[in-house]
Amino acid sequence: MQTAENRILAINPGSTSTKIGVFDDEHNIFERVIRHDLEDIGGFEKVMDQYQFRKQIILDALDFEGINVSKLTAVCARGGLLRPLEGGTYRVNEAMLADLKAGYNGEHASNLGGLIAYEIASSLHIPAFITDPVVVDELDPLARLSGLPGVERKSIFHALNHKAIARKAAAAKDKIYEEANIIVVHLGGGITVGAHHHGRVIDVNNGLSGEGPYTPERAGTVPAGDLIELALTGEYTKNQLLKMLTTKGGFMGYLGTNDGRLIADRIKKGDQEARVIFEGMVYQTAKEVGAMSVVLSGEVDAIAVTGGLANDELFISMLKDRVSWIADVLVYPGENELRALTEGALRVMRKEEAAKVYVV
Ligand SMILES: Nc1ncnc2c1ncn2[C@@H]1O[C@H](COP(=O)(O)OP(=O)(O)O)[C@@H](O)[C@H]1O
Ligand SMILES: CCCC(=O)OP(=O)(O)O
Repeated sequence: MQTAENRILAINPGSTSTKIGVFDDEHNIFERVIRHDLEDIGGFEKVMDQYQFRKQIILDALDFEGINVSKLTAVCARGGLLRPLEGGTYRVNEAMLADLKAGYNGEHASNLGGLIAYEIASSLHIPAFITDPVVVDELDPLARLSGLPGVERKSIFHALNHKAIARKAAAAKDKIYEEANIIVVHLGGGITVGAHHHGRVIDVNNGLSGEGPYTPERAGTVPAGDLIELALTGEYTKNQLLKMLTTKGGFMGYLGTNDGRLIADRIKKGDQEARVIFEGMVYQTAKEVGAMSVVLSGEVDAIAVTGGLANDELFISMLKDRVSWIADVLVYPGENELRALTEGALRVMRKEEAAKVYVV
């Protein structure tokens, strides 16, 4: 058997999970999804406080599987809330580490990706990369306007998986990505709905704090005036308010769990409250799809639905009922992020492209 030139460790810290994979070149030799419930991570005040916990579960999983980390040639992670940048693979550098630690654009588990990748890679004297981080920014100028001078809309979304899935959906419609119009719906811990126009994500809801549908743990768009009233009661710190929007909204806020599988079980057992909240999430997601169809002037080749909740048949059938008049709905459950990360690292390791440099 031919030996691999590269062994890549791919790390994807999500809000409700940590996913890791090891690839010998393109061949996946190990993959694990570690799901986090409230007991695991609810006690951490800040996302950055989860650093040791998340790093250790990765190292333990590799150890348990008997993966020889000394054979790794690079580590690649889903990167975090950096400054807005163009897509591609970036080598983790000092400037990036500083912005990830500070949470330059906010707090999210993906901030841990570059940091953990860097620590593991440095101990092995190999490079650490991030690919297509959540701040890839291709917004059209019109999409940046919020309506309030001084407040600009931001591009914060599941860029890595959006791009991979949009390419697949375009191919399924016999088009190349750069010539297709695709609406991608990523149903993760956050939900992002993006308008992909000829290879660029020209509009997308900010998936972190305050735009779009509510999600397994995020509030999505909240009436602004009421939010100001709440913030000014003096009952909450800034950090508590941000946590409310990012981890205590949606399923978590209404039903006490961010686990879509538990809610699906409750619905099957006849829990009416769970059904209404679930349907509300579908309703808001469908509204966002409608908005993006207008962004694309109604010329939509396909609606591609992906992420963990895309495994849920009820969610998909309710969503199809509301949006399939716009375009065909193609479903890609889960996500392809570990492979996409690996491919990003391989392109650089093989010198097919140069690693981009993060500058501030
Ligand atoms: N098979 C499934 N059926 C229903 N819900 C699921 C399934 N798998 C994952 N989910 C739910 O989908 C949501 C997002 O999961 P995932 O995409 O893995 O999130 P993240 O990567 O953001 O941590 C979670 O609420 C999770 O419980
Ligand atoms: C911050 C945007 C990406 C996102 O929401 O990721 P998760 O679904 O993993 O939280």
